[in-house]
Amino acid sequence: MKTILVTCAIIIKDEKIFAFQRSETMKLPLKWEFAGGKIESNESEIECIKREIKEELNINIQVTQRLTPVTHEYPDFKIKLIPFVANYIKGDLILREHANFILAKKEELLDLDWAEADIPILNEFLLL
Ligand SMILES: Nc1nc2c([nH]c(=O)n2[C@H]2C[C@H](O)[C@@H](COP(=O)(O)OP(=O)(O)OP(=O)(O)O)O2)c(=O)[nH]1
Repeated sequence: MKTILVTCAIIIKDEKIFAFQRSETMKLPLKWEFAGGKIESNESEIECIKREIKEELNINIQVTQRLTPVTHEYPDFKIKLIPFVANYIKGDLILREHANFILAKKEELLDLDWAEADIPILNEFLLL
Protein backbone atom coordinates (compact mmCIF):
# COMPACT_ATOMS: atom_id res chain seq x y z
CA MET A 1 0.00 0.00 0.00
CA LYS A 2 1.31 3.45 -0.93
CA THR A 3 2.06 5.78 1.98
CA ILE A 4 0.80 9.35 1.73
CA LEU A 5 2.90 12.06 3.39
CA VAL A 6 0.85 14.45 5.48
CA THR A 7 1.93 17.35 7.70
CA CYS A 8 -0.12 18.66 10.60
CA ALA A 9 0.24 21.53 13.07
CA ILE A 10 -0.43 21.81 16.77
CA ILE A 11 -1.25 25.51 16.78
CA ILE A 12 -0.95 27.40 20.06
CA LYS A 13 -2.73 30.68 20.78
CA ASP A 14 -2.77 32.29 24.25
CA GLU A 15 -1.54 29.00 25.79
CA LYS A 16 -4.47 27.07 24.29
CA ILE A 17 -4.40 24.60 21.41
CA PHE A 18 -6.52 24.45 18.29
CA ALA A 19 -8.13 21.15 17.29
CA PHE A 20 -10.34 20.67 14.23
CA GLN A 21 -13.17 18.28 13.44
CA ARG A 22 -13.20 16.73 9.97
CA SER A 23 -16.43 17.20 8.08
CA GLU A 24 -18.95 14.47 7.35
CA THR A 25 -17.90 14.30 3.70
CA MET A 26 -14.13 13.95 4.31
CA LYS A 27 -12.26 10.71 4.92
CA LEU A 28 -12.35 9.85 8.67
CA PRO A 29 -15.63 11.76 9.02
CA LEU A 30 -16.14 13.77 12.23
CA LYS A 31 -12.80 12.68 13.70
CA TRP A 32 -10.71 15.39 15.38
CA GLU A 33 -7.28 16.25 14.01
CA PHE A 34 -4.55 18.82 13.87
CA ALA A 35 -5.08 20.73 10.64
CA GLY A 36 -2.71 20.08 7.75
CA GLY A 37 -2.59 18.12 4.53
CA LYS A 38 -0.62 16.27 1.91
CA ILE A 39 2.88 17.31 0.87
CA GLU A 40 3.01 18.34 -2.78
CA SER A 41 5.95 17.57 -5.05
CA ASN A 42 8.84 20.08 -4.76
CA GLU A 43 7.54 21.32 -1.44
CA SER A 44 9.34 21.14 1.92
CA GLU A 45 7.52 19.92 5.04
CA ILE A 46 7.50 23.45 6.45
CA GLU A 47 6.26 24.99 3.21
CA CYS A 48 3.51 22.40 3.18
CA ILE A 49 2.23 23.02 6.69
CA LYS A 50 2.26 26.81 6.30
CA ARG A 51 0.42 26.55 2.98
CA GLU A 52 -2.19 24.09 4.25
CA ILE A 53 -2.93 26.17 7.35
CA LYS A 54 -3.31 29.32 5.28
CA GLU A 55 -5.55 27.54 2.74
CA GLU A 56 -7.78 25.70 5.23
CA LEU A 57 -7.94 28.22 8.07
CA ASN A 58 -6.86 31.62 6.71
CA ILE A 59 -4.23 32.01 9.42
CA ASN A 60 -0.46 32.47 9.48
CA ILE A 61 1.66 30.35 11.80
CA GLN A 62 5.27 30.24 12.96
CA VAL A 63 6.64 26.73 13.34
CA THR A 64 8.68 26.21 16.50
CA GLN A 65 9.26 22.45 16.70
CA ARG A 66 9.00 19.22 14.72
CA LEU A 67 7.69 16.23 16.69
CA THR A 68 8.08 12.53 15.86
CA PRO A 69 6.37 11.39 12.62
CA VAL A 70 3.78 8.63 12.94
CA THR A 71 3.17 5.95 10.35
CA HIS A 72 -0.35 4.58 10.56
CA GLU A 73 -2.27 2.10 8.45
CA TYR A 74 -6.02 2.75 8.16
CA PRO A 75 -8.14 0.01 6.56
CA ASP A 76 -7.98 1.64 3.12
CA PHE A 77 -4.84 3.81 3.18
CA LYS A 78 -1.56 4.39 4.94
CA ILE A 79 -0.11 7.71 6.06
CA LYS A 80 3.09 9.16 7.46
CA LEU A 81 1.89 12.06 9.57
CA ILE A 82 4.57 14.68 10.30
CA PRO A 83 3.64 16.91 13.24
CA PHE A 84 4.81 20.44 14.02
CA VAL A 85 4.23 22.68 16.99
CA ALA A 86 3.46 26.24 15.88
CA ASN A 87 2.33 29.59 17.20
CA TYR A 88 -0.63 31.48 15.81
CA ILE A 89 0.69 34.71 14.28
CA LYS A 90 -2.18 36.50 12.52
CA GLY A 91 -5.38 36.18 10.50
CA ASP A 92 -9.05 35.70 11.35
CA LEU A 93 -9.86 32.01 11.55
CA ILE A 94 -12.14 30.83 8.73
CA LEU A 95 -13.12 27.14 8.59
CA ARG A 96 -12.89 26.37 4.88
CA GLU A 97 -13.03 22.55 5.17
CA HIS A 98 -13.66 21.51 8.74
CA ALA A 99 -16.99 21.03 10.51
CA ASN A 100 -15.88 22.54 13.80
CA PHE A 101 -12.95 23.60 15.96
CA ILE A 102 -12.06 24.20 19.57
CA LEU A 103 -9.37 26.26 21.22
CA ALA A 104 -8.77 24.08 24.24
CA LYS A 105 -6.56 23.69 27.27
CA LYS A 106 -4.03 20.85 26.99
CA GLU A 107 -5.94 18.61 29.39
CA GLU A 108 -9.21 19.01 27.44
CA LEU A 109 -7.70 17.58 24.26
CA LEU A 110 -7.87 13.98 25.50
CA ASP A 111 -11.68 14.11 25.57
CA LEU A 112 -11.97 14.41 21.77
CA ASP A 113 -12.53 11.55 19.33
CA TRP A 114 -9.18 11.76 17.49
CA ALA A 115 -8.12 10.29 14.17
CA GLU A 116 -6.09 7.24 15.21
CA ALA A 117 -2.84 8.48 13.70
CA ASP A 118 -2.97 11.59 15.87
CA ILE A 119 -3.03 9.80 19.21
CA PRO A 120 0.75 9.19 19.52
CA ILE A 121 1.31 12.80 18.44
CA LEU A 122 -1.09 14.10 21.06
CA ASN A 123 0.62 11.97 23.72
CA GLU A 124 4.07 13.27 22.76
CA PHE A 125 2.82 16.84 22.84
CA LEU A 126 1.17 16.42 26.24
CA LEU A 127 4.53 15.33 27.71
CA LEU A 128 6.45 18.41 26.44
N1 LIG B 1 -4.68 17.02 7.87
C1 LIG B 1 -4.65 15.97 8.66
N2 LIG B 1 -4.91 14.75 8.12
C2 LIG B 1 -4.87 13.70 8.96
C3 LIG B 1 -4.59 13.83 10.33
N3 LIG B 1 -4.64 12.60 10.90
C4 LIG B 1 -4.95 11.73 9.93
O1 LIG B 1 -5.09 10.52 10.03
N4 LIG B 1 -5.10 12.40 8.71
C5 LIG B 1 -5.42 11.79 7.43
C6 LIG B 1 -6.77 12.20 6.92
C7 LIG B 1 -6.59 12.31 5.43
O2 LIG B 1 -6.93 11.09 4.85
C8 LIG B 1 -5.11 12.56 5.23
C9 LIG B 1 -4.82 14.01 4.95
O3 LIG B 1 -5.30 14.37 3.75
P1 LIG B 1 -5.99 15.77 3.51
O4 LIG B 1 -6.64 16.29 4.74
O5 LIG B 1 -5.06 16.63 2.78
O6 LIG B 1 -7.03 15.38 2.45
P2 LIG B 1 -8.30 14.44 2.47
O7 LIG B 1 -7.91 13.03 2.60
O8 LIG B 1 -9.29 15.00 3.42
O9 LIG B 1 -8.76 14.75 1.04
P3 LIG B 1 -8.90 13.81 -0.17
O10 LIG B 1 -7.84 12.76 -0.09
O11 LIG B 1 -10.27 13.27 -0.01
O12 LIG B 1 -8.71 14.75 -1.29
O13 LIG B 1 -4.48 12.21 6.46
C10 LIG B 1 -4.31 15.12 10.87
O14 LIG B 1 -4.03 15.31 12.06
N5 LIG B 1 -4.35 16.15 9.99
